[in-house]
Amino acid sequence: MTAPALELRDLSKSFGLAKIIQGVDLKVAKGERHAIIGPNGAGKSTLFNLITGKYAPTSGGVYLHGENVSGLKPFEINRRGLSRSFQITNIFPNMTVFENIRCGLLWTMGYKYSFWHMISGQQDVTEKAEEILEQINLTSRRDLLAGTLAYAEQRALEIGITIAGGADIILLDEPCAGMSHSETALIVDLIRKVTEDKTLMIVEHDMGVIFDLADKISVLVYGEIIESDVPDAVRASVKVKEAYLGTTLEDEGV
Ligand SMILES: Nc1ncnc2c1ncn2[C@@H]1O[C@H](COP(=O)(O)OP(=O)(O)OP(=O)(O)O)[C@@H](O)[C@H]1O
Repeated sequence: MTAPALELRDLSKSFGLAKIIQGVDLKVAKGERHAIIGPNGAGKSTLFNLITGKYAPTSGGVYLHGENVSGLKPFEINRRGLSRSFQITNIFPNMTVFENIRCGLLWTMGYKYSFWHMISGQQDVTEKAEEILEQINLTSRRDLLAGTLAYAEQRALEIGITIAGGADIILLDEPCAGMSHSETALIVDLIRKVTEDKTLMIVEHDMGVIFDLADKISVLVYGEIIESDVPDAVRASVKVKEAYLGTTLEDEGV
């Protein structure tokens, strides 16, 4: 049987006496789009930081394609095929849109191949960068400084940088935060397109986005997953309704 793309086994994280993540077990199959939802302070960002290696677990493990990556540094986990975006836009504002993507590509290729191979492969890098620009609908913005883009375009660029290295597991942290309805719709289409054939884990407060995009949803409350299922089952779950303290998912517009 194929190992899950991403697996968390009895994962826990404490800060001092505060147990923030408490024994999380989760399997995300290859090609699945998996969302993590939960009230503010539930531990979603902490969970992301454990998966990406920013934090070491207090106990338990993180597995990529069956390989234990717990305790590895973020760049080592990145090279094993996991890439993340951040809640706060994380681009190089004084470089052009094209250069931002190219940097994302070179970062990965520069470590995978020798320097000379990298130089001779420049044409490949340029072509790949153009392809990504097309995917994220920023071809017309190619030579603008990234810092001059509209907010939603900057978020799209960040998604481009996140996928540029060719990672097959993508983590997106609130990619639609601060966006209008129409901008959100565009970004959701974009996410769907760029994560085809990849495994996606997404944290997002916009329930419309989650229920539209996710194959499966896990609900995190006080550091524990109280439900992990397909969207319809999560929508109907009494436990989930209770966790949202009376604000049912219908109230959230789902
Ligand atoms: N480095 C840290 N040291 C101590 N406590 C922390 C640390 N990071 C997070 N916490 C605490 O862990 C809890 C969970 O925080 P986290 O940011 O993971 O929640 P979240 O679900 O992402 O919240 P939000 O939806 O508001 O972004 C909070 O009570 C927070 O104060």
